[in-house]
Amino acid sequence: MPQLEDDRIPVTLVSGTLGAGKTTLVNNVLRNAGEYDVAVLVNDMGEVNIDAELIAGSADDDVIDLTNGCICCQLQGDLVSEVNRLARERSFDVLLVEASGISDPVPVARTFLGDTADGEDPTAHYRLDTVVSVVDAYGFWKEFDPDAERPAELDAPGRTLADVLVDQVEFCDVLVLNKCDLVPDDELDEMERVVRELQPRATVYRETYADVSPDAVLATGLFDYEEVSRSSGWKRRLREGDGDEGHGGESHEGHDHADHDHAAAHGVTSFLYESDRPFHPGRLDDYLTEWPDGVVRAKGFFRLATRPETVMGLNRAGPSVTAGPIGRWGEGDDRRTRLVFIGRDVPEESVRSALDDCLTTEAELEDAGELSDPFPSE
Ligand SMILES: Nc1nc2c(ncn2[C@@H]2O[C@H](COP(=O)(O)OP(=O)(O)OP(=O)(O)O)[C@@H](O)[C@H]2O)c(=O)[nH]1
Repeated sequence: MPQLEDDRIPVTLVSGTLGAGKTTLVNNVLRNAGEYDVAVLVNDMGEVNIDAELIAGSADDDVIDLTNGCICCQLQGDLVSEVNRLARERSFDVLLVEASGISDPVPVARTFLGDTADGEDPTAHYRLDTVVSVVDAYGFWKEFDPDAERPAELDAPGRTLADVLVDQVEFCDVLVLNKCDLVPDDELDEMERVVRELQPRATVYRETYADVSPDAVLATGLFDYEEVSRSSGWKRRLREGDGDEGHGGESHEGHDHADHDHAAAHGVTSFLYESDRPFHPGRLDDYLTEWPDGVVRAKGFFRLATRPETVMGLNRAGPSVTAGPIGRWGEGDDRRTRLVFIGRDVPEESVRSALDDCLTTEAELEDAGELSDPFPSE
């Protein structure tokens, strides 16, 4: 194990949608752990922790299971008390946490950074080291296809699988594109470009049966909260604008201007729509129900003619769309609409012209108070 100055226990958080291959990955890591003494915490939404039972060595006290809730919300307190208890009771090198399939990794990460609701702080014993997302390559496009049938019970409360999947891809250091045996290489190439566009900073491994080496996911030192939060594709695109000039300025490992061009040449789209003119609420609302094929992600801020002081937010992950007020414009804010689109073969020109058609005309703007506004109120 690399010697780090910080002698707290490194934590690897493994997330991924239902059936993506998290348990398979955890078992592989345990099997090949070699010199690492690994403790495991497994979270399952059901009453019985099936995953914990499937993990090698689960009969002994190296595997803790937390059931009947999710560690990103209901079981956050249990997560903290269990990991603290474990650290007090025995010594080990690494903690591997397998989140439930609907977990949002951000609140779990924040818990390990000491942002806990109930007193106990895990940062005395632990430091979050690596966030791993396991992505099911076979099911990937289906989550973003508005016409695909998917069982609603797989969705998280208030969030669809597409939302969960996007959160997991955007917030990770290591991305395991799993089940590659079930997907042709050219599809995998395209998928890899899209996930790299969503989170350019992640190290991507293509795997079958999540066969990663322990060194790829344990004690890597890769996690950096500030960095992962600011480096998601849509935030980068907002910062850098839509032209070429911004991309070379900030060079992240493995992703620069040339990568953008390369991705664009292979059908991966990422563009920024900007406008000074506010949207007509009715026309925009209608357009938001028409999901252009291929959009994996759309996110940003917009202006609405009926609410000049309100920042409106748009958040789309595949077919799931939310749009509503997220705050008030401040003094000196750049009050333009700025929306980022990421996907494969998104018809950029038609999206741009459809959005242009949703902008208010001069005459409509004069009587903006008369327009009906279907968006949620503040
Ligand atoms: N064909 C194929 N099957 C895989 C691969 N990886 C995992 N599986 C299978 O997919 C199923 C789900 O794998 P798990 O590791 O249990 O997935 P999980 O993410 O832990 O699932 P949940 O805990 O239910 O969310 C199992 O039957 C695995 O054997 C792979 O690369 N290819």
